[in-house]
Amino acid sequence: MSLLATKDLTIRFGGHVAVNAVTCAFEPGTLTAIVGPNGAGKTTYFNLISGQLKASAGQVTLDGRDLSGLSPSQRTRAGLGRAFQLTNLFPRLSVLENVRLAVQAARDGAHRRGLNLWSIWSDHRALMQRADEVLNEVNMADKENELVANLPHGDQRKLEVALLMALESKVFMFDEPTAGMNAAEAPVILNLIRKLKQDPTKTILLVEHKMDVVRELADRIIVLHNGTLVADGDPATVIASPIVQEAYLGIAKEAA
Ligand SMILES: Nc1ncnc2c1ncn2[C@@H]1O[C@H](COP(=O)(O)OP(=O)(O)OP(=O)(O)O)[C@@H](O)[C@H]1O
Repeated sequence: MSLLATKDLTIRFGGHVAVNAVTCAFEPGTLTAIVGPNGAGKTTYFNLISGQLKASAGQVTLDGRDLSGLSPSQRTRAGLGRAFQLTNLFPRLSVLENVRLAVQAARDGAHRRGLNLWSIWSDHRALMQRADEVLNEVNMADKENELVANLPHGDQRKLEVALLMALESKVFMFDEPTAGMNAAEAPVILNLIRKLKQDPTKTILLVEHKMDVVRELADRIIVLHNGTLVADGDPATVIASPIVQEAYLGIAKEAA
């Protein structure tokens, strides 16, 4: 079971402390929503976890392993999957080829067993089988031969999640997953997150402003304010807590 944790995670930009000694652990089988007003540090916290930003102090660990010195791609390989970075897709390859490459990356070790033709053939079959499985899971099997560059925006985002699944990510991070999506695309991504949530081995983090989405999906909410963790608990309790009601009038109004 993989446990993602941050310990005293901090980043300063000049004199401004954007994330301030955040200590928190995220359990598999749990979707945690991270909420807070604009500028609270939510995206910066994500960037520190995924490695896009280097912490001024503190640690990020996965299963006890300190990831702090690793680059974003090394963290991806360690199991941290951040969706919608737009860097994961190969636009000139087909949907199936993209997924197959991700499955292959996840199973790298198995492909280095030497020049045994049978093992190469059976590995190839297993790869293709797993790629088909992933495409079925995200309902994209009918698009497997399409060039990624030609896919509509919503499908490209869906494919990014498929790649994280193919990479066997342990942690899925979504930063406002439906932002910029049209009315038809948003439910498709939310359905995918609902589906991921059913897997008890996956840890899901969601930064989301839309409180209806948070209320429906979150098992737990943490609240950041000025970079500090100010509330943490089950959604009903956190939404009703005085700190959220008082400090986040916008949230409190919507939640009412
Ligand atoms: N690279 C940077 N350099 C300087 N300041 C930064 C940088 N990145 C973020 N900040 C500052 O850190 C603070 C937190 O920003 P962040 O984007 O993490 O907030 P947020 O909670 O995600 O906000 P929003 O809900 O508006 O997306 C803000 O004051 C922001 O201006």
